[in-house]
Amino acid sequence: MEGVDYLADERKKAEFDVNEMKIVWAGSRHNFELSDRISKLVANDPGFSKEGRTMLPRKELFKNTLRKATYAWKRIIELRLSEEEAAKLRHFVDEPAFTDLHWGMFIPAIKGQGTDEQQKKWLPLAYKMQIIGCYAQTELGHGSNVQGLETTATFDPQTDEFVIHSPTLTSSKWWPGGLGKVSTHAVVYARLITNGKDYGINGFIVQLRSLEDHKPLPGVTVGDIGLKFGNGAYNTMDNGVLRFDHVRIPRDQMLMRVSQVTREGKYVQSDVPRQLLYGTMVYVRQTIVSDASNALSRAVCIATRYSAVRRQFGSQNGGQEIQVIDYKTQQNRLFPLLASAYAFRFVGEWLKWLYTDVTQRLQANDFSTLPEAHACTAGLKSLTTTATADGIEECRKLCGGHGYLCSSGLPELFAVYVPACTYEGDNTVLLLQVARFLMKTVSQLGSGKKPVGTIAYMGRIEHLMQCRSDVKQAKDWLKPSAVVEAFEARAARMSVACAQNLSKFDNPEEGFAELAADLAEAAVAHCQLIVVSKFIEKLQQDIPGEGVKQQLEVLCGIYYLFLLHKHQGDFLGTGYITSKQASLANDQLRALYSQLRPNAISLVDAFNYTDHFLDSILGRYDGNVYPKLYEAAWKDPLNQSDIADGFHEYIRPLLKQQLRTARL
Ligand SMILES: CCCCC/C=C\C/C=C\C/C=C\C/C=C\CCCC(=O)SCCNC(=O)CCNC(=O)[C@H](O)C(C)(C)COP(=O)(O)OP(=O)(O)OC[C@H]1O[C@@H](n2cnc3c(N)ncnc32)[C@H](O)[C@@H]1OP(=O)(O)O
Ligand SMILES: Cc1cc2nc3c(=O)[nH]c(=O)nc-3n(C[C@H](O)[C@H](O)[C@H](O)COP(=O)(O)OP(=O)(O)OC[C@H]3O[C@@H](n4cnc5c(N)ncnc54)[C@H](O)[C@@H]3O)c2cc1C
Repeated sequence: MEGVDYLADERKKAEFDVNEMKIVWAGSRHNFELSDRISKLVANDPGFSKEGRTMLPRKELFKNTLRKATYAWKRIIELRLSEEEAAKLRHFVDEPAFTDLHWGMFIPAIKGQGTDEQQKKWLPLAYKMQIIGCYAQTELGHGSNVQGLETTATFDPQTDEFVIHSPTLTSSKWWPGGLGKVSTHAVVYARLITNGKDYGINGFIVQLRSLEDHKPLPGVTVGDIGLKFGNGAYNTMDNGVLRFDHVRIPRDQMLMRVSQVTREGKYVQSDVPRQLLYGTMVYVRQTIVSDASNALSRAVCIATRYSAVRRQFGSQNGGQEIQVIDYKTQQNRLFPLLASAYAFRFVGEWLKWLYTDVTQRLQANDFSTLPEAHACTAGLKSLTTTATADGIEECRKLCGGHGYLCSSGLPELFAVYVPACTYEGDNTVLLLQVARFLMKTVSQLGSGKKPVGTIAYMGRIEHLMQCRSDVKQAKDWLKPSAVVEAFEARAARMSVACAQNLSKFDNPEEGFAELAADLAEAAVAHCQLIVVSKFIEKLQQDIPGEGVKQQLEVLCGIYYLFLLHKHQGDFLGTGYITSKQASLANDQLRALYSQLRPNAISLVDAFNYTDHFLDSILGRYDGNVYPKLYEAAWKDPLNQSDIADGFHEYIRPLLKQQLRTARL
């Protein structure tokens, strides 16, 4: 690190071992060493420079992304990186690209829905990138309603082929990343029709472009859908449009793990549930939850460092002004986001475990935990991406005016991140899936079926419906049992209230539609309970390192007490706490802010981000903000000359005219 460290005093205040916290954040010593090594490798390679990225026009921006993505691949081969190292390298290159969908969805779709034979044929080609694939599900007319997709795949027994066709304008595939300009192949979701009968949605591997000259194959119309939100940002991705005019593919390119079509055209359903067709979405939702803490921690790191550098008001006797991080209002906006970043980290780790467990069970034909896995991935994807997108925007505001500059890194981070609230399932639609799961669970209470896993608390419904908080003083809110019971009682009571209201409707679907807003709130309460519980469970583990566990306890307290404060209405309305107890929670929250304050900078240092990855002048490790902001301004193309292009054409005549007017 060159020069003076303007945050050195802040770093000296830390009351815990930052290096040990880095390992907790990374998940293990192995993960830490891997991330540390690969992030530095990327940061020190000029081929991955981010310089001037937000200033490039779309075509150049896109070409630059292609260069970076292929350069990354070259380095992966040269350095003989493992799959794990390669994924880290792509992460730290930090530029959305077709490779995300190739590795993140195309390959997982073939792995999850292809037969052994299909995997053997397609995966080696995909692993070597001899074919490049995307995930073509969403259409112009339907995204959320997967069963409403219109593309058809009609079996032709004469030729043993499927005919893929886009019968309407709204059936055009619309949005798939990597489709517009790069992919040679796609997993296309289409309605399977054989012997005149529609068997619903299935996946098909379809070649789109020639492997010789990259031209679209006959019957394929494909292109980019146009500029998206933000400068630079997600415009590095070629989200695409795709239409088929009776394109023929061999029968064995239907992904046949879930169901098959025989040579004679007979549809055969395996004994695996149809929902496995949605398996790639479950997988990606889980990775999105893990990724939320990356994006949020990045924004929080920038806002925290800058809040310690920035001073406003309060100078006494000519001394320095107050660091804005010392304002309680700043802490009340910033520290819960710092705590959320840690909370999402741990819930992401847990969800990864859950996903691995479900996958192993599925392989052994045990499908019993699939509904819970769907509810958890859907709900936590919704909760964490909503909080992260809102959190990044809050971090931008926490940086005042300078947060609005692209050189703060925050506008681009927000623009790249915010579609996570929509892709892989609109966040409201996903909450309603959780609500369905909750209503089903409530309706089965008393049937003898014991709720397990994240829904086990419903098994104690009688107690949870009538218990009251026994908090008497502020510090009682630090007792894990008091907190867990509060979140359980709130979630259970909100679900039961919805179920009671639903039972007043003759038609349950009508009731569900009418009560959707309440149901979504009940789902949020359930998902927040999961995050809080997993944070508390994490703290029950043995965590080495001086002061590390204590800091995590402070963060955990801030996370749940902030939620309790924000959703006070739920906790009071369901009658679990009194207004006095709510006020005690708030007192405890303020006390925790004070405990966190001296550790704030070190807690964001524990993310171990390089300046290259953060790409933010406000978030620089050394805090040397002002000279670097000043320097960066002069690099703007507008400052290449004193006289702007267009001056002579437009401004000069205007000034002349004003002179003449003034003379009149
Ligand atoms: C740059 C940052 C990257 C960060 C990420 C990092 C790494 C990620 C790696 C790779 C990703 C790369 C880049 C990421 C960028 C962009 C990728 C975006 C890709 C996409 O954007 S790709 C399209 C995704 N598009 C959707 O996301 C559509 C949402 N829409 C649906 O998902 C369904 O359409 C639904 C569920 C709304 C309704 O569906 P429906 O009408 O058919 O079902 P219904 O409600 O009737 O439910 C019938 C029974 O199925 C059960 N059920 C439903 N879903 C299930 C599931 N998944 N698993 C197990 N069970 C499931 C129910 O629980 C019920 O069960 P029961 O009968 O027991 O009640
Ligand atoms: C950047 C980006 C990348 C993407 N990448 C891919 C990709 O690679 N492959 C792919 O196939 N797709 C991709 N998508 C598409 C994405 O998955 C869909 O946009 C997403 O699933 C939402 O569907 P929709 O656009 O149809 O939204 P809609 O469902 O039309 O949502 C519009 C509004 O209606 C509401 N709504 C819809 N249904 C209900 C309901 N039942 N109850 C209550 N409210 C409802 C929603 O909450 C929302 O407010 C991508 C999208 C984006 C933005």
